[in-house]
Amino acid sequence: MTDRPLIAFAGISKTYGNGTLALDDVSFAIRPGVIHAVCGENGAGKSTLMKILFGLEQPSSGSIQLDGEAVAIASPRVAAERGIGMVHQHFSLVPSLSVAENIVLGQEPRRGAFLDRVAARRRVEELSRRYNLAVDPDATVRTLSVAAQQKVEILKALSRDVRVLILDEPTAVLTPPETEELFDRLRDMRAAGLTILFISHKLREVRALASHVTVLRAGKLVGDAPLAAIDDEAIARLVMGQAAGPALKRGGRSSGAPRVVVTGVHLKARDANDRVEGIDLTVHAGEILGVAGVDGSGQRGLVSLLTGRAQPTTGAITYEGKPSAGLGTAALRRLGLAHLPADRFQDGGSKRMTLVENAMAGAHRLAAFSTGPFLKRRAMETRTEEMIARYKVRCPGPNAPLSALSGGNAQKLIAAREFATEPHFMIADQPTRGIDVAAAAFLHERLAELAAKGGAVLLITADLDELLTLSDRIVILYAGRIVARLENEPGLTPERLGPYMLGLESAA
Ligand SMILES: Nc1ncnc2c1ncn2[C@@H]1O[C@H](COP(=O)(O)OP(=O)(O)OP(=O)(O)O)[C@@H](O)[C@H]1O
Repeated sequence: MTDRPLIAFAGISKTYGNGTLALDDVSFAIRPGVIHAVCGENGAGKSTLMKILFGLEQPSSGSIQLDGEAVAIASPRVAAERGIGMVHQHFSLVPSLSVAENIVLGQEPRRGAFLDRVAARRRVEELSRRYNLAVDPDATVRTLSVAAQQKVEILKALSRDVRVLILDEPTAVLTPPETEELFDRLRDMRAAGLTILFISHKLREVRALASHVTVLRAGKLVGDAPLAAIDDEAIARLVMGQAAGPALKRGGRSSGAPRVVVTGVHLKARDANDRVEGIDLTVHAGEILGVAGVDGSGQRGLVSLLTGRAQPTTGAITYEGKPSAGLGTAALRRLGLAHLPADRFQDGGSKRMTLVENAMAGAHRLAAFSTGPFLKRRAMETRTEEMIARYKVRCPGPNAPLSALSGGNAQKLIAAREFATEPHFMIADQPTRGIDVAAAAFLHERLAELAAKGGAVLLITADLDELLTLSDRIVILYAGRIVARLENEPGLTPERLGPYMLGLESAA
């Protein structure tokens, strides 16, 4: 390891077109051959900084040096030429194409006018071997699990001879064993000489993987230290600007009448990962029922059924005794359903619409916000401003488009909207994925509060700490079936859930 930095950010500031100051005079260095973590709350400026390094955004002032030389990274193409690759939070793969096609897209080996499939496949196999990332080059991306799709994204980035790999919250979509595997691969890459920039909210992961951490808060650099020289509490204080609140007490609520009853439900989905192969479950008033499982074990199908986006092939669902057959999402919402979707941009809100429009979607028919055909615009704005303040949504204002918010802040706004409906039944699907520690704790409190007030909560999460913190009871899905039903007793650990999640044991 040399002391000369590979990358040096010098006085980087970024003001977006709408006036948001996302980065304010940020300077720090990254040494070659290390895993360097960048931490910070939602909206701290992490993604903006990485986009600047990858040529997706231009700094308003300041410069970047690579190997001691100032470089203008005008586009991702320039970044690629300089050996910088990025794995995005939201994947950029084409679902209908094969793994090999996706990886060579844009740099296809050609034979005459055609893609040279043999060469493409060989290239993928060679990369998979070199980095120990096993994928089937001929599989269609649509059929792959999220973890496998991420491998494809990583291989795609690596296929461009990178020296620096940027990973923006790579573990948000992974289960614990998948995270461990990813970490092993990243360690291999570092050992092979790659420099890795790792954005994460999870201090445990930063500690396990990185050797250096940089902390941003509200666009400013507030910490930059080797991990050996700083403890977790100090990092948490830098991230939040204060100490963390008290932890939630787990479970222990007493539940009431059945709110949602799922009986013998099957769903024949096109994607095998979404299939539901016979599920019985009941969510009672006043309880949080946790659903665990490796991604692609039927969770998406179950959520589609419960939210009225799909109808069961066989079996039935009732909401407070009423059969849901034939009812769509809007009708179920009128019965008291709320939904925190895993993909907040696709299912939760519309990126182009303003925060007011997103926050009021579905509520604009309520009397308080309409007088005859006219919407009380001011009342809706005020209501949205209250949500923004209560949920600490970092944004330019209620009339900004949702697209101007960082991922975590968009999720907070959608959550504010869903809790505001005072639901009888809440489906919380990966509710804190990509959300910082303080906001996650806040949403956990809201979910616990909803249950304490008699709401029925179904919590679907890949985060086992979250599952064990919040749930009263837990069911584990594997291949579209429930393979275990457990009380969340104090002795229950993530290790005990693992064998069920992997389909090695069954206790249902
Ligand atoms: N395209 C954009 N236009 C206007 N403002 C933006 C844009 N992208 C981001 N911002 C704003 O810049 C600030 C920094 O956002 P950024 O996405 O860099 O944060 P982050 O630290 O990556 O957050 P998260 O952890 O939630 O992803 C936020 O206040 C955000 O609302």
